[in-house]
Amino acid sequence: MKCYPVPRENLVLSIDNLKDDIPEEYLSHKECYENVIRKGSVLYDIFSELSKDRKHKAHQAPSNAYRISDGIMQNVNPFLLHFALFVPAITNQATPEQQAEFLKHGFGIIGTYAQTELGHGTFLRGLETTATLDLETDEFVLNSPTLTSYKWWPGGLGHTANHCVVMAQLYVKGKCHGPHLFFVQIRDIETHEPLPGLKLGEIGAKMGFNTADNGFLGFHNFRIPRNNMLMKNSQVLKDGTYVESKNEKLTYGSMVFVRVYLLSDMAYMLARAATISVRYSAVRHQSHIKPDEPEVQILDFVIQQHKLFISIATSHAFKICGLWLWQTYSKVMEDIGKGSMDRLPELHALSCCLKTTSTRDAGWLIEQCRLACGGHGYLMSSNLPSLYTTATAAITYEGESTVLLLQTARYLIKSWKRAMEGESLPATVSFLSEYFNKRYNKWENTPKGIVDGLKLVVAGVTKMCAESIQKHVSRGQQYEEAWNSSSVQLIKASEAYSRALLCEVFWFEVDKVSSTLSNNLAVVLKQLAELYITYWALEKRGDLLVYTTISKDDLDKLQERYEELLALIRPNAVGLVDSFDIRDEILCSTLGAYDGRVYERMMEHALKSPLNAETVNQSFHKYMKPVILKHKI
Ligand SMILES: CCCCCCCCCCCCCCCCCCCCCCC/C=C/C(=O)SCCNC(=O)CCNC(=O)[C@H](O)C(C)(C)COP(=O)(O)OP(=O)(O)OC[C@H]1O[C@@H](n2cnc3c(N)ncnc32)[C@H](O)[C@@H]1OP(=O)(O)O
Ligand SMILES: Cc1cc2nc3c(=O)[nH]c(=O)nc-3n(C[C@H](O)[C@H](O)[C@H](O)COP(=O)(O)OP(=O)(O)OC[C@H]3O[C@@H](n4cnc5c(N)ncnc54)[C@H](O)[C@@H]3O)c2cc1C
Repeated sequence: MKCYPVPRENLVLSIDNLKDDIPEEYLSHKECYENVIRKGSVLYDIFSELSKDRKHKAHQAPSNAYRISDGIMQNVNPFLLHFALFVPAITNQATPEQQAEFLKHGFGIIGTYAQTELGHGTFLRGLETTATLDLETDEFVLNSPTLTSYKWWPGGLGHTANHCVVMAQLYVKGKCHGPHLFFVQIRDIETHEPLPGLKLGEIGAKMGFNTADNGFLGFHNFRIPRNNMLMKNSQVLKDGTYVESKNEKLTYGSMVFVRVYLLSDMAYMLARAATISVRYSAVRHQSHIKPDEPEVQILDFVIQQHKLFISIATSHAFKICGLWLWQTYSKVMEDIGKGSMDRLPELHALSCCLKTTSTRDAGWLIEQCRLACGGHGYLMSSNLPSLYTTATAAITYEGESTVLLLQTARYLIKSWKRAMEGESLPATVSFLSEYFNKRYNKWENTPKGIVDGLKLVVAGVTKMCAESIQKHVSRGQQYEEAWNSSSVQLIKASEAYSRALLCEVFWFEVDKVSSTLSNNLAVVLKQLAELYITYWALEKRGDLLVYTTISKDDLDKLQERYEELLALIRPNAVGLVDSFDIRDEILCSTLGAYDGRVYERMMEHALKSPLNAETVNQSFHKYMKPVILKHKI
């Protein structure tokens, strides 16, 4: 995949016209968009220049370059889909010749990824946009036959992108071959006007993501060359012959890429929320612990540590697991390039459950960070509300969480059946065979013991799901109905699997590298990993009591160890968030700035409110005064 250079933060942050005189929250919807395009265009120019002198390397973990834009935009960058999905879709799904053709203008075009429709987001086989081959003219004719077939949601589609990759049902000689991807120009490069036969616009204000320019797109007999179908995996020849893909799900590959990446993205979201809330908790003094002593830093309340330190640990867990998952992704992509698709189902299952858990956890943990800052966390200037609305969008986009967990459950049930038949399983699910062969020992109150216990929960719940499905089938339900009847437990199995994976990878990756770290760093990282695992053992104590030999006494000891870890981490808490190394200009928070001048920054920001430009707002004389005087007694 393409690699984009990471411009030095100093370079980007030194550009004056990237700074905002008026905070974004005081701009109108339209001004917000225009402002973010102004800043995004400067960034786009910088990336264009930097990319000219760089060789592109394959499968390198995506740079965090766009995170600088997070700070500059303080919201979502409408150019992001160009980098996150449009270019990766072309490099993953087009032939080398097509890539050279479609990307020949480099940064001269701006694209998005138009898959979701007004009527369908999850069920891709139900998408209604059609691409019908016209043999005579060697073209595809794109149509949106119904209102529900309009593309709806793609980022940058409303007013920013001039090209897109479109997912449409392929029709050749009257036969439908299912969803395929097409390279489509949608606006004139010079005038930016929508091309004839298209209806384009933005979908309106949202809970967040309000600078992402999510849009709608309708086709009316819109023609593109036959060669504009991305033909790496399947082809349509000039004579109308359709050549099938070796695996029709390769078409969905771009989604896997973003799902894999989101783990790292959520690590970064959480690092920001933790930085803001821990620093603020070190500055804020409120109430007493000992009645005869001064008010304490709220970070000295153990319950505040319980609320916040899990976010520090989780950010590291997602970062480390994100790198592990990226390595798996790169290896599987390499195998696919050599013609082997054996590990694609495993990668799909891993990316589905880990994307879901990381985005859900980021959501509730950022909210927990906000709440831990009291009223000031509720200010837009804290940046915690924006972090929350941006992070929680990821629970839905790139595959809604319920749907993706069911995909992982599908893989767990298949693996369970293979274990029952004595087949060998990939390492990520081999514990199912071990469970089946009853190789698990007595509970141990150690990180490894906890990981083994969490795996036992996965195996136990998966077994229960398999038995539930079998029970419904034996009562006369079709398999799909029995699956639906068992879906509450199937979701539980996937959630348990994802948690066990995160705990296992976090602990063992830290353990693996600890010998290469300075003693102090190794100690602190292990404390964070142990805190994470112990936190989740206590959260999942019910399941552990059902599926393992853990005792009440073991749980009491775990609770004691957990509280010890909070105390051990407390002295390093501020140092740990400082080590995320997020500059104030990118953190964008009055509560989390490095210098701790919280109250001065809050007041400076408040005075920027347009309402404070005058002491008496005109509405007093216009509306209030007449009423007050009329009813004055
Ligand atoms: C200004 C300049 C500066 C800018 C900055 C510069 C940047 C520089 C660098 C940047 C790098 C960027 C890196 C990335 C950044 C990421 C940040 C995030 C930003 C994102 C913003 C929002 C974007 C959002 C996009 C979208 O939402 S796209 C639309 C997403 N939609 C979905 O996910 C749809 C979900 N539905 C499905 O996946 C499927 O339909 C289904 C799986 C749910 C059901 O499908 P189906 O019914 O067909 O399948 P079955 O259930 O029957 O299963 C059949 C078998 O198919 C297998 N399967 C299914 N899916 C897949 C798959 N994806 N891969 C492999 N296999 C798959 C199943 O496993 C079944 O197999 P089996 O039969 O063997 O069991
Ligand atoms: C901020 C944001 C940005 C986006 N950007 C893009 C983009 O750039 N490009 C793009 O193409 N799309 C984009 N999307 C769309 C996104 O991919 C879809 O919203 C997502 O795939 C869910 O589809 P849907 O909204 O149609 O929900 P539906 O598929 O209608 O699902 C609604 C609910 O029904 C339930 N459900 C659905 N199917 C099942 C099932 N099989 N089993 C059990 N329950 C089920 C789930 O609870 C689900 O939440 C974006 C969305 C958001 C919010």
